[in-house]
Amino acid sequence: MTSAAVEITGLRHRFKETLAVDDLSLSVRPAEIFGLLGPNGAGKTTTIRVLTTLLPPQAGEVTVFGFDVRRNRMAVRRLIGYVPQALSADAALSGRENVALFARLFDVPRAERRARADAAIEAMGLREAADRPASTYSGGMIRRLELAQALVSAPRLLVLDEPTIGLDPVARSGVWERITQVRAETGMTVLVTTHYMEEAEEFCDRVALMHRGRIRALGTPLELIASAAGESLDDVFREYTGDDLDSGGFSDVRAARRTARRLG
Ligand SMILES: Nc1ncnc2c1ncn2[C@@H]1O[C@H](COP(=O)(O)OP(=O)(O)OP(=O)(O)O)[C@@H](O)[C@H]1O
Repeated sequence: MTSAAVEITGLRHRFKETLAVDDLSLSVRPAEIFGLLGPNGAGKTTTIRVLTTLLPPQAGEVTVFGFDVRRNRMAVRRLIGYVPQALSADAALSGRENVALFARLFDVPRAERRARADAAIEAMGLREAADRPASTYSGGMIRRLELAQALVSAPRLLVLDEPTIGLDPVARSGVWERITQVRAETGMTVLVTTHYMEEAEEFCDRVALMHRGRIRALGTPLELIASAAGESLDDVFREYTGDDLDSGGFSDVRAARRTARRLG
């Protein structure tokens, strides 16, 4: 048994000719906010899909609080709250109904559902808007609603795939404030992917820089910046990969548009 929240050893995943994840190993400690950083196509989503049991690993070992994603799929699922990049809220339902739906889906005991949904809505700052249809929410509110949905089952590990993509700076910091507050109050472990280096620098305890399926550097933002004699994580990324983070180009635009469309 390991004491890590997440332990990944030698993970490899190939889609036909694309090696999406290439011998990746990392360990996430309980109660930390761990950032998996990298440009579009680096392999972050594939790693997360394996970790959340949505994609079986082709090679390597992945455990969540000691449970193996292959052998103990249901146990792993019960420990995880997951907010994918794609929309997971229903526009026609109110915020409260959306969260209640997740409480049922995740087998929150009937007697506790109401209180847990109220607590998750409150924690995400949505009490006033809870009875309005989600179609009237701003992009930041939808993200916070999706966080409330993921939190209603009281997960030990919260997995967030690009939680602030497509949001304006104010909405982005609103989302991060809520994430850090929940972590402080509950001791929940948070694994987040992002390609916004400045957010990772400010809010993550440790980060791994991922590029073309591999981890290029891992440590606290300050350690990494010092090791690269740089001023920001952007400098670190350039130092370890020889690339600019914005080299995502077309897929970057496509990802942002995808998010913009779902909010329309
Ligand atoms: N289902 C799939 N079929 C084929 N190729 C895939 C599939 N999913 C991902 N890939 C490829 O694997 C590589 C890694 O993709 P992945 O989505 O994991 O990266 P990412 O870092 O999460 O980027 P993004 O933020 O754009 O999702 C990319 O080259 C991508 O095109």
